[in-house]
Formats: sequence, C-alpha cells, structure tokens
Amino acid sequence: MQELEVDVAVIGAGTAGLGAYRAARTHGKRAVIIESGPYGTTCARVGCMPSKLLIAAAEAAHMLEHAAGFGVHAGATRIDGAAVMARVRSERDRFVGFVLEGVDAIPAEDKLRGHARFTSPHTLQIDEHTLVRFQTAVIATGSRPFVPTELHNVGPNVIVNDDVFEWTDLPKSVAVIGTGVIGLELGQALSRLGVRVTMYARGGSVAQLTDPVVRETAMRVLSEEMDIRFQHLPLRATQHGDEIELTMRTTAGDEVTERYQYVLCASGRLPNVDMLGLECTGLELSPRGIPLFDPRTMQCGASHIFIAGDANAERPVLPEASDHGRIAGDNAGRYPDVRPGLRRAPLTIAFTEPNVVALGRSYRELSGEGKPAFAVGQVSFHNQGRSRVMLQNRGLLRVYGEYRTGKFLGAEMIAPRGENLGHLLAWAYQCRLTVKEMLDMPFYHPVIEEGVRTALRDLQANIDKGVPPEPPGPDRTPGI
Ligand SMILES: Cc1cc2nc3c(=O)[nH]c(=O)nc-3n(C[C@H](O)[C@H](O)[C@H](O)COP(=O)(O)OP(=O)(O)OC[C@H]3O[C@@H](n4cnc5c(N)ncnc54)[C@H](O)[C@@H]3O)c2cc1C
Ligand SMILES: NC(=O)c1ccc[n+]([C@@H]2O[C@H](COP(=O)([O-])OP(=O)(O)OC[C@H]3O[C@@H](n4cnc5c(N)ncnc54)[C@H](O)[C@@H]3O)[C@@H](O)[C@H]2O)c1
Repeated sequence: MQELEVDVAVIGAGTAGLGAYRAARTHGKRAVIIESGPYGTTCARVGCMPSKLLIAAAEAAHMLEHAAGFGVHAGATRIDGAAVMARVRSERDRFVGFVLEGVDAIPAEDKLRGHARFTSPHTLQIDEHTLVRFQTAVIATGSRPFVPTELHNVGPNVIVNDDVFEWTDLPKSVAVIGTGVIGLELGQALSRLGVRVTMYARGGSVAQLTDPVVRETAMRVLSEEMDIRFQHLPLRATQHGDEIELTMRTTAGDEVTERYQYVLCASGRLPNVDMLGLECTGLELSPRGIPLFDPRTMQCGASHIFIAGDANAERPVLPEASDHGRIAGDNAGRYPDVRPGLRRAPLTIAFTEPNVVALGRSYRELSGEGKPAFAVGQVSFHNQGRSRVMLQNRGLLRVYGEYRTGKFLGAEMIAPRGENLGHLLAWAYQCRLTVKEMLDMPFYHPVIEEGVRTALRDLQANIDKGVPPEPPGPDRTPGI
C-alpha cells in the first residue's frame, strides 16, 4: 500500500470539500482531496441545477396553459418530452463542465480517488491502495437519498432524484414518496409537464415549513394543482414489467394500490457519515452518528477534525455547504488557531410555484417549550394587488417579531416570487433590523413587496399591543 504524509486531508470533492481544499491551501499547507464517486458535485450533477432546469421547462408549459386567464390563447400545448430532457441533460452537463474545469486545475498529486475511511485519529485508508497520514482533516462527504425499507430491492423502476436526470424522455406516470423539498419541486415540475403524478405524504409536512398556518395554506394551494395524498405510508411495491404496483396505507389503516411507471423516493437524505470509520477517531457522535461540532468553526469537539456541508446535516443546502467548506478548510489550515467564520441568516427556498420559503428563526424554533412569546403579522396574497395582476395571487406570508425589542425574528411563506421576498427579509434579519426600521425602507408600487409591508405593519401593530396574557393553544400566535 502506498503511504502519503499531508497536512490536511479533505474527504469528498463536492461543494464543501472543494471549498475546504482551496481554503486550506491558502495557508501554504500540503492538502489532498479524496473522492470516491464521480467529480462534478451533487449540486451540478443531480441536485440544484438539473432540478431547476426541469422546473424551468415546467414553468414554460404552465405559462402557456394559463395564458387563457388573461384572454391570451396559445393553442394546444405540445410537450416534447425527449426535447425537455435533452435540454435538462445538456445544460446540466455544461454546469458540471465548469466544476470539472476547477477539479482539473487541482494538481494531480493532490487528488486521490477511492473511498476514504479513518483507521486512526490521524490516518485514512483509501480503498486498498493508499494510507494517508494527516495533521488535520475535513469530512465533506455529503448525503445520499433515503429509501424507505418497504421500497428496497423492488426493481429498477423504484428510483431517486439522480435517476430522473438521466431520463431521455418523460414518463407517463410517477408516484412521489415524500412532500419535502425534492418531492414537491420534482413532483410539481413533472405534473406541469403532463406526467400523471401522485404525491404521497406520510404526515402533513410541506417542504421546510414549520408554521402550522402557513403549512395549511401550502397544503391547500399545492393540492389545488396536484394530486397530493397526505397521511399515506408505503406498505409494499412490486415491479411488473416496466411498471410498479404500489400499495400505500393511510393512517386510518386503509390500503390503496395503484400502478405507476416509476416510484420516486424523495423521502429525505442521509448524511454520509457511516462507513467512514468514525469509531477510530474517538470523536463524540450524535444519536444520528454525526460528530458533534461547533457550527461557528466546524470543529468536531476540540479535535483536529472538521465537518462541512450535508455531512453534518446542519443546513443541507448549497450556500451553506459552500460556507461550511470555507470555514472548515480555513480552520484545518490554521489549526490549532481555530477561528469562527461568517455564518449567514438561515434561508431556504423550495422552487415550487408559489415558492415555499423560510428564513431567520423558524416558527418551531421560536415556539419551543419555555420560549418567550413572539408577535406574528401576516398577509394573504389572495387580494394583494400585483399578485392579482399577474394571476399569481395564492399564498400566505407570516412574519415574526420580538415584543420587547421590536426586532424582526424570521418568516415563513408560500408566496409568489417568494425567492425574492425571502432574500429581502433574510437580509433584514441578518442586519438585525427592527420591524419599524424595515417599514422605513422604500416600497415601490405596484409590487409584491407591498404585501411584505402589509405583513410587517400587522406585525408592528401586534408588537405594539404587547404580550397577550394567555398565549393561544397549538398555534401559539400571540398578537393575531
Ligand atoms: C434534487 C436536489 C435538489 C437540490 N436543490 C437545491 C437548491 O435548489 N438549492 C440549494 O441550495 N440546495 C439544493 N440542494 C442541496 C445541495 O445540492 C446540497 O446541499 C449540496 O450539494 C451539498 O454539498 P456537499 O459538498 O455537502 O456534498 P456533495 O456535493 O454531495 O459532495 C460530497 C462528495 O463526497 C464524496 N464522498 C462521500 N463519501 C466519501 C468517502 N468516504 N470517501 C471519498 N469521497 C466520499 C461523494 O462522492 C461526493 O462527491 C439540492 C439537492 C438535491 C438532491
Ligand atoms: N431548493 C432547495 O434548496 C432544495 C431542493 C431540493 C433538496 N434540497 C435539500 O435536500 C434535502 C433533502 O430533501 P428531501 O425532500 O429528500 O427531504 P425532506 O426532509 O425535505 O423531506 C422528506 C419527506 O419524506 C417523507 N418521509 C420520510 N421518511 C419517509 C418514509 N419512511 N415513508 C414515506 N415518507 C417519508 C417526510 O415526511 C418528508 O415529507 C432538503 O432538506 C434540502 O436541504 C434543497
């Protein structure tokens, strides 16, 4: 076996790993980056980019279908599934190409191919060919789709997101298991492209929403367009030719059996921290097997090992993987002089239409046991001027504020152009603005942001009323 001595070993050449490698190198350290799968990153190959390409095609189809609402008639819409998928794949390959150019620019001696696992706190074995001795390491191994056990070993037509982006044509029908971000984004896009889609949710969750009032609106709004069946759990599935016979069980105990061309598992993702030999590192692990780490420094305990990106499951989205990677790599390079890095306001966007967005502190976080009461303001987009003009008047925004200081705390929404509203509000949160200060900002006319102003005015009025004597029941929304 080949032996190698380095300062910093980075495991995983995804967004977090590449950022960590580059940051470690700025300290003049000898670093290697180890990758077991294809180069190109989850985001570009099978994640953010191809999913947004599919959604873009779906938006075009939807626009044509709905133009009639304005008195504009485009004729019968024809969706060329092969052309849709050809564009998704070719543009995806272009994005992957940019990542590959970056990987090519890394000196060959710094790149190792194979599965890395710890054999001691300071050694990693790569497959059966190399032993790497390192001073510090960054775990940036990403995550993989979780497939419910009932759907294991059924056949080739039980698939995950990676498989969708290899299609050369659109299928006839798909059952989507899970109403998280992946399920809703892909399910709505396929449905808008003429695929018969059934979305199955084991409970009542909708993407990343934790506010029960916004979630209820989102359930209703999305169900108006899609066949979403809440409270359904997978029971069994069998492959019949090129179809899957899927049986789901409702929480009431009823069974429903239907056939689909594909069953797409969008049931969450598992951090790749198993099969890493973490037991050899001496690191303290969470119940999920993830090393305990400091989210400001990415340092695992007080050790010389750092963890970044989806692997630590803190905020499994691309911008965070990028920030985590930079912080972890910088600290691995400067160890033991470990420093906190820049963390930004939490922001997640599901690119459904309307967009589902959460930012700042979530409703669930704010309303935990023993937490002080917070005020809520809201706006429905049903009668919001610009949203109605555009026939996009569906959704609800709820904003949260602190009684004592008047500070803006966060928001959850299903909203037209929510991706833009989310940024605006996340910036305000990061700047620690008060609701009053936000209301002093310019609002043009007629814009969807006027809806944000309505919600903020409602919030300010509720802050001014003060803490209600008895916070209401399960929807703990004092001030409404
Ligand atoms: C369908 C989908 C859509 C998404 N859309 C968005 C979006 O719109 N916006 C957004 O912000 N986020 C989105 N995300 C999330 C985003 O893609 C991830 O958060 C991000 O790519 C994670 O980056 P990472 O570096 O942690 O992991 P990855 O890019 O997965 O990199 C991890 C790497 O480690 C390698 N590896 C694993 N174990 C080992 C080992 N033991 N040895 C060697 N190498 C190993 C893997 O092969 C992989 O290449 C989406 C994800 C999916 C799946
Ligand atoms: N736009 C974006 O930023 C974007 C897009 C896609 C993915 N992502 C990232 O990828 C992560 C994973 O996405 P996801 O949608 O797979 O996960 P998720 O955690 O958002 O949703 C998982 C869904 O699967 C359901 N589920 C879980 N176990 C199940 C079981 N045994 N049977 C049936 N249903 C089950 C859950 O109830 C939930 O509805 C997200 O948390 C997000 O961070 C982000």
